[in-house]
Amino acid sequence: MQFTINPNLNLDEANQEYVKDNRINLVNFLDVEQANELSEYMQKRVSYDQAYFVDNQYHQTAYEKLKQLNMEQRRELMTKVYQQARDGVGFWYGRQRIRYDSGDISDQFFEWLNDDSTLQAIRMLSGISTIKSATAQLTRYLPGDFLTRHNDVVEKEKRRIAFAYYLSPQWHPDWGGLLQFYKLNGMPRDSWAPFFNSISLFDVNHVHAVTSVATFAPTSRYAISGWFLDE
Ligand SMILES: O=C(O)CCC(=O)C(=O)O
Ligand SMILES: [Fe+2]
Repeated sequence: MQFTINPNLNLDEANQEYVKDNRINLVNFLDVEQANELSEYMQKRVSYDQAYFVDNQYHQTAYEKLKQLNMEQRRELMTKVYQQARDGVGFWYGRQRIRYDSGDISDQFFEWLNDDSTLQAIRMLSGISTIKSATAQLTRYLPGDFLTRHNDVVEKEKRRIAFAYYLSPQWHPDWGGLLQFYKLNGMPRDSWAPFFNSISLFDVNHVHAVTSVATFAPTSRYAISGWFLDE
């Protein structure tokens, strides 16, 4: 599938908005049929790994395997995850790598993201002319899942701009899963809701979090997220 950015998006105007605070949220990012196909794929075809942080370490375990834990083991694991989150570093959400050359739609999206024409749009929008490539992963936040406050700076990866492209149909802000921004002193600023077919783009230095998806949310929060890199 060939993806197309909404032809009504004016990159000059977007750039004027982006440079105000090195971030922008764009609605109706792709053609809606393309967004629907990606959304359906993320909801029905992907098996996610659970990403979490315990014992001061990053872990990733197949969700199906986690389901085999007995109640006691599950409680023990979640106690650790929540303790770490209380201390300020924590996450618990589903992720899957995009499998290159698999030929499936997420792979096609990844290739499109790395097309020079797509990268050129991101360069124009951000004003960062050195953007050379993009990474991407598929994420799923079930009710209760979260990612605490952090920035996305990883010097050795040369990340410049973070992006999250949202694919849950008809998200309601009451359902949480908000992209919450913070001041450098930790005080909350504004937040952006993961509305269907919208994309958030922001400088990796912005402090942000994904707030817990409400336990009463009727659906999971799906997004393709990653970074535009200098190399
Ligand atoms: O999904 C989002 O809105 C942002 C995700 C994020 O901050 C991250 O994966 O580092
Ligand atoms: Fe982040």
